[in-house]
Amino acid sequence: MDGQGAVAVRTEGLTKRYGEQVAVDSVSLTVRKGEVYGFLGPNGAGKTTTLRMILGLIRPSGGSATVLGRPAGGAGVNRQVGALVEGPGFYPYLSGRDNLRVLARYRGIGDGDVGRVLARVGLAERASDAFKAYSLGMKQRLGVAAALLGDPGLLVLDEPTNGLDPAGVGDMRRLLTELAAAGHTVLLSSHMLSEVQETCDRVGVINRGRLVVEATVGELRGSGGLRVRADPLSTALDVSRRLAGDDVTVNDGALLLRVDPGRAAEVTRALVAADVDVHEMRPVERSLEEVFFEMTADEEAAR
Ligand SMILES: Nc1ncnc2c1ncn2[C@@H]1O[C@H](COP(=O)(O)OP(=O)(O)OP(=O)(O)O)[C@@H](O)[C@H]1O
Repeated sequence: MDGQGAVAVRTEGLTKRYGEQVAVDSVSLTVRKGEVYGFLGPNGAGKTTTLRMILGLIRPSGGSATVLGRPAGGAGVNRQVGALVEGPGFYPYLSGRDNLRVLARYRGIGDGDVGRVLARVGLAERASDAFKAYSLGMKQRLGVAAALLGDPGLLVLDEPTNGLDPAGVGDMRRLLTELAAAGHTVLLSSHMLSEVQETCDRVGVINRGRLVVEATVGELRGSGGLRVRADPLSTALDVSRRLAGDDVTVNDGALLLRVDPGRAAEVTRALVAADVDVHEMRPVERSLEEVFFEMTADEEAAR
């Protein structure tokens, strides 16, 4: 699975410094062929800078990026990569179709692909309308269509849902799901975790330039834990710590034990044996949001 053939993007120690500031700090990530990879992080975390290095738009200060087996940015590899980074420049008075025709010619791709990509992003019916008449969501989808021209082996989309209303977000999410089903490899960035958890196979979380974790959405959420309301809380906390070590937190008067929810009976028995009244014992799954904030908070604390 991790063999060279299955890898679409690999960065090793990828670093970008702007003067004293380290915008991207030794990021090593792997995007596998055929997967949708979510690159997540708060604003200013270094997502765009990383994607621009992967696209060869800016030079790394250190480390390396390999795309489809070749060094990032080379002419041969750029033809294999479709990108939507920082709002595509479309002509407002040209139709969606004509905008794509211009781009296709510029890139030396036949016009024949224009109809295909318009249909793929659901804009075939509105292809004759002027770009300026499009909604923001349609504009973004036209950007994805532009990235799809020439059927590249890798799509890189920087915040494709940024600024969209809920309907636009829904459309983009469906489009991404369709692209994934059609076997495209997609690397997309987002700061909206709720969006990617349905769309992405794996995610990399970046904070302050550093890759905090790379995992599947399921792995990130972990197997969840147990939420316990019990009295007296202090005794319950002692018992829980004995069972789950440091993986116990108190939140809003309840205990959260980061243990396999299958241990509910064992935890209940231990609490009862210590004369604790158990009012509630239920399995919880952490949302990706919670995991994300925990991780980025840990990073802050470590500084
Ligand atoms: N050309 C530049 N010169 C100086 N600093 C820069 C430059 N480009 C980016 N930075 C800084 O590098 C850091 C990372 O920026 P980057 O745009 O990669 O973050 P991001 O995760 O994409 O955030 P956003 O979602 O806001 O675009 C930021 O602190 C930014 O101010």
